[in-house]
Amino acid sequence: MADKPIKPDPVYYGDYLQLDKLLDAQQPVSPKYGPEAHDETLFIVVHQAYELWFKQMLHELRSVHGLFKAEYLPDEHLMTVVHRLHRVVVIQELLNQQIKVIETMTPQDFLEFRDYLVPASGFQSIQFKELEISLGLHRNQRIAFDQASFYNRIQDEDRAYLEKLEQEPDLFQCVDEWLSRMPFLEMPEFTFWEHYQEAIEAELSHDEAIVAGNELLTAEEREAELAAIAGTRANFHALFDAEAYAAIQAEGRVRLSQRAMQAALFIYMYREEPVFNLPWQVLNSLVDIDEQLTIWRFRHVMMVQRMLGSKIGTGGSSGHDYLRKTTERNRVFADFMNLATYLLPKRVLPPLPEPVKQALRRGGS
Ligand code: HEM
Ligand SMILES: N[C@@H](CC(=O)c1ccccc1NC=O)C(=O)O
Repeated sequence: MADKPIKPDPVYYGDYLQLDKLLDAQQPVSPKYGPEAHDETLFIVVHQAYELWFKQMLHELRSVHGLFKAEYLPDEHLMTVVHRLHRVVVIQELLNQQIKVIETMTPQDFLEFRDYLVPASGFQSIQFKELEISLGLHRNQRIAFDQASFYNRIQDEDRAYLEKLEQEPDLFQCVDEWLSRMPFLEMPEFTFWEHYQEAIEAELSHDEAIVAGNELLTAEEREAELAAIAGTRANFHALFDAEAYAAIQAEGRVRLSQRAMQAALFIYMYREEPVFNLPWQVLNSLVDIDEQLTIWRFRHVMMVQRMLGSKIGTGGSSGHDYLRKTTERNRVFADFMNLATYLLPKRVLPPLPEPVKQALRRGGS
């Protein structure tokens, strides 16, 4: 703090918020070609509101990246991470509700000005792509049309910016490394993993017996369900075998590293232990972010379908069909959701032995 008391300059509301610029930035294009389309203002305002919130989300995510980059993440920093990730989720909830506002525009009213927008499209929202990239969406994960859009549909400067960003560590990677560093995985005092493997094995066999004995299923249905359980069993065994794990990772069935996956599982299982509570909140927020983003994609595609039917998009994609695929494919933190497959009821979990608890406290996170 300065020694002398600061005497701040008086501030005027409109100057502080630069409303002259902000409120002068809604310029419909329809008057260039004929009468102004009434709903074009709504269209512009809604998009601008989105971009402002994207900006705030990126501000939060950049600060979270910064905290994760440190070698050691003390609890107070972890609190900040949780707090800011939670803020991102609350903003996403708001953005999901905003779809309703744009849906008050009818498809026919949109047609009053839609032709004037070609070839612009949400595709070219650099902040949206930046959000995807900084969360951890990989280019090779994108569907082919979107991979091409990186090269073809945005300006050189924007493309260079996003390509540089793709080289930097993303949130997924930061979290993977943070989980992999956790010190509790090989503690000799605790035979958790053996016990755990037996318990999961028993659950899977139980499920198999139910399927085998279910007379309502046709032979094909039974076979398919048994095959699905066999797949789960194979994925589960891979958690404890580096080679098998590398194989399911290569197939894209899981993205987290093996160590991170084990650490996450442990955190999920023992989240009520004070040392795991904050780490659990981090993981839970990431699941929330992934869920909210997927809900946004889904609501956007529903809105697009009612607005355009099966017309192609102004950005050149197939429109609603392309967007539906991104809803399924562009997931980042699905691994954490899939952990639920391997959870056990609390009553069958062995309590953490005292020396393990102490070691965890010393190790911190
Ligand atoms: C009338 C309302 C809207 C329609 C009909 C519409 C339609 C579309 C279509 C067809 C696409 C696919 C790209 C293309 O070929 O054009 C698209 C992409 C996109 N739109 Fe919209 N959109 C609308 C409103 C919005 C709003 C309010 C936002 C908020 C920012 C938005 C953000 C995006 C984004 C980020 C993409 C790229 C998604 C991706 O590539 O995964 N859209 N939109
Ligand atoms: N892609 C939309 C047009 C559209 O929604 C749009 C056009 C220009 C700027 C932003 C847009 N919003 C989201 O895609 C369409 O095909 O009708």
